[in-house]
Amino acid sequence: MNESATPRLLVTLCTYNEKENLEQLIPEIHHHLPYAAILVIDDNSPDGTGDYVKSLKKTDSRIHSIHRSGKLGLGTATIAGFQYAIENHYDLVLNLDADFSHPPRFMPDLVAATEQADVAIGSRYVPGGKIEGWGPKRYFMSGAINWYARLLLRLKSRDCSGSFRCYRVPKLAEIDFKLLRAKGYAFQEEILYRCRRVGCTFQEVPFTFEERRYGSSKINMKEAFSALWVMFVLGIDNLQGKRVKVLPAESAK
Ligand SMILES: Nc1nc2c(ncn2[C@@H]2O[C@H](COP(=O)(O)OP(=O)(O)O[C@H]3O[C@H](CO)[C@@H](O)[C@H](O)[C@@H]3O)[C@@H](O)[C@H]2O)c(=O)[nH]1
Repeated sequence: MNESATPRLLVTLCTYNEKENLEQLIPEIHHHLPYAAILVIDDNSPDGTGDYVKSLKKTDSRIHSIHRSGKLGLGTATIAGFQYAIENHYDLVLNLDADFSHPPRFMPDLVAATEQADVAIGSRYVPGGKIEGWGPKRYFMSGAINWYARLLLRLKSRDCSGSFRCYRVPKLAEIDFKLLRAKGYAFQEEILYRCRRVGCTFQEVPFTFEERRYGSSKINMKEAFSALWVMFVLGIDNLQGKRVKVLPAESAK
């Protein structure tokens, strides 16, 4: 990345039924990062999110979109965004949920952190980070998933399961995406694991996670169990030291 110039930044939003959120979210992203391009990866949302984005593109040259045929999973949608960033030579790609759980006001902090590290992780679990609007069950589930991911994949980050992150694109380009096993929600943990394997450095940046404004979460029991299984298989891979030698750099804190 050219350190002195403004980086070429792509903000990615994976969407499935997020039209109501996008109507407010896109102007907020423009407000906080006016120089960033925005890529929406929509999976033929029944609520018309895809058509809404197509209409925005007619008058806003900063907006781009990928329209897939049906709900193909959060992991593969995020990879489609990464591939777009690589093919179009962006310096940074910043992903956030399209429902305001990752408030756009924290995006500049993530971008700034990539001056010190290859991956800036929006974190609910470092000092200064917090969660608003969760009951005890969701706290427990998130804590358990993070404990499980850290144990099996030997990840050092406190927050391994959120998708609010900014990556240096040239480092992402070193990852062989064909190796990825997670199609859905375990993607967040697996991509950290793959980043570590190509020698990425990491920095956690505190933010306040807020409950989504409109609509509902798309996770279900099948997706949750599939995520646990994928991490278990990756943990076995890790133990066996398969595929690529693990490089030592884990944290640039
Ligand atoms: N294109 C596409 N987008 C999807 C899909 N599934 C979910 N999304 C989008 O991905 C974002 C997150 O999905 P949610 O369903 O709202 O996630 P959540 O349950 O609130 O999960 C949160 O925690 C997870 C684990 O901690 C995180 O992985 C996730 O990013 C989010 O922070 C939303 O913008 C949603 O529209 C899909 O199959 N395809």
